[in-house]
Amino acid sequence: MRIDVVSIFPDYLAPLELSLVGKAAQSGLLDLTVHDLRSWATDRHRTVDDTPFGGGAGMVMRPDVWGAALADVLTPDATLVVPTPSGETFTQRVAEQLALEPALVFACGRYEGIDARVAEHHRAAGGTVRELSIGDYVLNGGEVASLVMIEAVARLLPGVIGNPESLVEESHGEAGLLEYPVYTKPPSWQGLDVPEVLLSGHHAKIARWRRNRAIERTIARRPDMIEALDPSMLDKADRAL
Ligand SMILES: Nc1cc(-c2ccc3ccn(Cc4ccccc4)c3c2)n[nH]1
Repeated sequence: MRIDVVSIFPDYLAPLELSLVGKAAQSGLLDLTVHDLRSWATDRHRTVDDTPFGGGAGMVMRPDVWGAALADVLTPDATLVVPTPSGETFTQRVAEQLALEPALVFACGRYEGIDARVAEHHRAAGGTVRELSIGDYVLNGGEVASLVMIEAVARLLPGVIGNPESLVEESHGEAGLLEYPVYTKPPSWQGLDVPEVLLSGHHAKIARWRRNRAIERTIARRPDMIEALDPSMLDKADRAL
């Protein structure tokens, strides 16, 4: 997969050189390039913004500069991803969709956002645009949102995660449940013991215990994720464990 990121703060994307995404880029699983939007600015001051039509506070990013950048960076097979507070919510399902694409171009806005005609122009040319929000809170720009989405997508690419099995049980995975609590050595720490069932080696009991903890957590913390589930689904016998 090819990922391009365009930003006026390219250094904000430096963390992509680290860890999992960095390794994927080095191993050739990911072809990652970060571009400075100001490279396409035409005036002496390399201006990328201007005052909003219709008035209002703040500045808007110019369509001509973005248009020139995307004309160079976008390819016909690329999906344009525009982080925005007014976007469709980015979820694990959306990450799975994006992970199937051959190429992604992230347009990181700043100020009050990017002139709406930039996305409109790409759609009119037959391109795919995903305007995505990473949550109902306001950031100052699209860079952090792009880091979040690139990590969530890159880890789904074949060969990026060492053990693909760890992609199966995690929160927001197919089970539609939050993850169960995890423990490691020592078996007793600060007077707190690891649940006995996890030391039993009884795989069926452990699987049942984990599923019930996942259901409990999901009901308690994310009732919005629960459709058919309710407390009665908890295995009564498990409550005694
Ligand atoms: N989930 C999420 C995404 C963003 C986001 C993404 C890109 C941009 C570009 C400029 N801003 C600042 C801004 C604040 C409020 C209204 C409009 C623009 C951005 C915020 N915030 N929260």
